[in-house]
Amino acid sequence: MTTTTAPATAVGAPLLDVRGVTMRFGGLTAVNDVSMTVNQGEIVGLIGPNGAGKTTFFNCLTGLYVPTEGSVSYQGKVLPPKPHLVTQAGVARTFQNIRLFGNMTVLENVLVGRHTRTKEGLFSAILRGPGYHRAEAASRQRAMELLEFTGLAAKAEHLARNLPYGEQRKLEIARALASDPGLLLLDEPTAGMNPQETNAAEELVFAIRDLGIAILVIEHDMKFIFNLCDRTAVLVQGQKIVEGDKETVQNDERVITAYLGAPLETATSTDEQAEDAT
Ligand SMILES: Nc1ncnc2c1ncn2[C@@H]1O[C@H](COP(=O)(O)OP(=O)(O)OP(=O)(O)O)[C@@H](O)[C@H]1O
Repeated sequence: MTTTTAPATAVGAPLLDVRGVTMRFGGLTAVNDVSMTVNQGEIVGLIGPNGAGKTTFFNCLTGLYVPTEGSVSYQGKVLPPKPHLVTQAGVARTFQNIRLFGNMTVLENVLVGRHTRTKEGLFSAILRGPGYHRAEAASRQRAMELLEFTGLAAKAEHLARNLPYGEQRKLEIARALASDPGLLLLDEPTAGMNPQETNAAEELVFAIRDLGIAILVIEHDMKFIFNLCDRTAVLVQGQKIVEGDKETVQNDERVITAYLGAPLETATSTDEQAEDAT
């Protein structure tokens, strides 16, 4: 398998600033006082064993959960805990379990992701005046550009449910990009992918970063994480135990213990998953 090294990119001002986020469900503290930042131009990883609180943390960032404590700011402003307002502010996400509209076409799925950026209101849509048609044409053009970018343009008119698994994941990313985010949160983007699809996903994440979009990514595939990320934070039982570059994370005793002593590089590699499956 070929590996790709991240090209040097200028890391800019803080985009996402998370301070002391805690999320409790009754007696269970799923996320415990987690702070972190993501800067412009960065790809940041978030790893941790199953149940560590990674998805709950993403849900706190994107308004699906209102954190019990703490604050989440984007570009210096506190994000309102409402998913559509978070998207409007410039933070988009994908989900661990694919959430596409299976009976809609690939293009229509991307157009759905575009709606937070269209200004045409209900009356305009009902009357279907020139403003509506102009806005619709612009949305379709932008959606087609995103399908070109993600390599799905030839399948624009296919039903989403008929795409192979790896392409469905790409379509989720295209739909998230349709809201013109400054920060993209990816929740296990390579889950269930074969090694070729994982390599393609890696290239896509680099290409997104090169568009000027910062990325925070949850992933169990350590090769993927360490190839991609400028920085990686580790959550264990809701707490951030360490954050740093590949060497810092891999050599941290607490991380090794959390992963039951398995060398991180090989803890969950898709290569091995594929070999196991054969
Ligand atoms: N809505 C909820 N109500 C109650 N408990 C929850 C809820 N959501 C998550 N949890 C609990 O919070 C903990 C963290 O779960 P979470 O899904 O965030 O972990 P994760 O690190 O994303 O795990 P995985 O890697 O398996 O996806 C788990 O114990 C989970 O059962």
